[in-house]
Amino acid sequence: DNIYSVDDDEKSLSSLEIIVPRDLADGFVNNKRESYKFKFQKIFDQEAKQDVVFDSIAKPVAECVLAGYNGTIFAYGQTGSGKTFTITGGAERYSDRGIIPRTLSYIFDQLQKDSSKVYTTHVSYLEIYNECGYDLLDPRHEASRLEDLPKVTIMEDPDQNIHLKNLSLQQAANEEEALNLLFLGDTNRMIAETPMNQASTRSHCIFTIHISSKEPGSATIQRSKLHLVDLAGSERVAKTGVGGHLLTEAKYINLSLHYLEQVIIALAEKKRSHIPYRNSMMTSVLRDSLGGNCMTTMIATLSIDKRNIDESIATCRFAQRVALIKNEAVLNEEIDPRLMIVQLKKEIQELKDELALVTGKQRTSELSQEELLQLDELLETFLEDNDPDSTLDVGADMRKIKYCFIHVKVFLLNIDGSAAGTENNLKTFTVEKCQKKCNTVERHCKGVKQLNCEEHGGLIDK
Ligand SMILES: Nc1ncnc2c1ncn2[C@@H]1O[C@H](COP(=O)(O)OP(=O)(O)OP(=O)(O)O)[C@@H](O)[C@H]1O
Repeated sequence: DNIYSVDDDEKSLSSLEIIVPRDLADGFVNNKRESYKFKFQKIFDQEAKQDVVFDSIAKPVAECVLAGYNGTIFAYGQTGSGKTFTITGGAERYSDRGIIPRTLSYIFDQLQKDSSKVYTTHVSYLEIYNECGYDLLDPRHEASRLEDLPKVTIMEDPDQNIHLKNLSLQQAANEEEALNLLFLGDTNRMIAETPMNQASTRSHCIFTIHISSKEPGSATIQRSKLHLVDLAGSERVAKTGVGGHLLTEAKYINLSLHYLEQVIIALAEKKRSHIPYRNSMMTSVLRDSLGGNCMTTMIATLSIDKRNIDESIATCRFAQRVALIKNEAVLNEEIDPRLMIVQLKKEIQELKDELALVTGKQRTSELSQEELLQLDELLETFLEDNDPDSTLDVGADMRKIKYCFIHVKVFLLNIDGSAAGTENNLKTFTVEKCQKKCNTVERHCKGVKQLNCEEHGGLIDK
């Protein structure tokens, strides 16, 4: 009470006012100020429910990811302010499910509805603790300590793309499989947590959903990824009042969050050409999410209590700086080299055929067994098709055209005249005799007009 107020106007940006109590103002950030006002796209007050948070924050990002863009949602705030609750959820009630399970459910639901594309989905779960990366989805491990998990390292290719060595990408065909992987990761996260190493507080966790999609027959693949990030608590070392091992941790956390802040500051200054991404593992991994090819949403979590006023103001300030960054998200499309080769080979063949036909230079080589088989199949389909408008397309290769003519002729000759009218022959041909009794037998497709016997000019009945 009397510490903050929210002005949540539907039409414009919502604003949050943090009021510094008089007894705290002395020696505070700026002892002349009594209140601090911040504007945000949306403010969720204490009563906000997880489904509302999902609908306003995660759903729009998930939709972009489904459309082929990269997305990131990261939660930043002091320890205990609700980052994990927002990103992963609370364990007590089903309705407390956080952004990750709801997003998985939404994404798989959408994928199931769309039959126009073939989708493949993978997930990865990375924990960064004291500047070391750990794979939380390692299925083999029986870790009792974080250090038992496979270590993930960063590699950079010549194009400055970041690759994470040792981070497993696990395929998830449906929501259930993806949730099981989330559960495995969260279990590993918890097992590795000791009193000295409260992983949830002291480490950064990045759950990533990788989606690739392709239209059947197309060589173009769309790839997108969605990072859901639970950052370490942002409190200051002086406040935590710790020493020894915990101090080392706190320094690391502070250092990596400090580097995150430096990256954010550098990005907000338009003139800066160098952005210090490489200073920490977390900023390297989130490089694309910060000032790159990504739709990024930041959630600032506050625990507005008298003791936490300075932390809350620091978090809001940080969020305002992040809001200044402009990212440029592009559609991530690439060509599948295998499919491209198949398509190009086909195109080359067609062009060769056409060229041979136009220049009159026919190939003399024999048709291969494979080509003959293909032609036989085409012929069979063509001959069995009752549609008079059906066509037989073998391309502009005279060898193939000749082969087809020969086979159609053989097929016709094989039809026994006496068998005319049998169900089988009627399927495609009608066989009639010349009226002048010259024994000429004409065979013609059903639906063709009356024909003349070539030799006698006699009518051939239909
Ligand atoms: N909106 C909420 N409704 C109900 N309980 C909440 C809410 N937000 C947080 N909590 C509870 O508050 C406690 C601390 O939240 P949480 O663990 O999410 O904080 P955190 O910011 O992730 O902290 P840390 O930095 O230590 O990881 C948890 O017990 C959580 O269940």
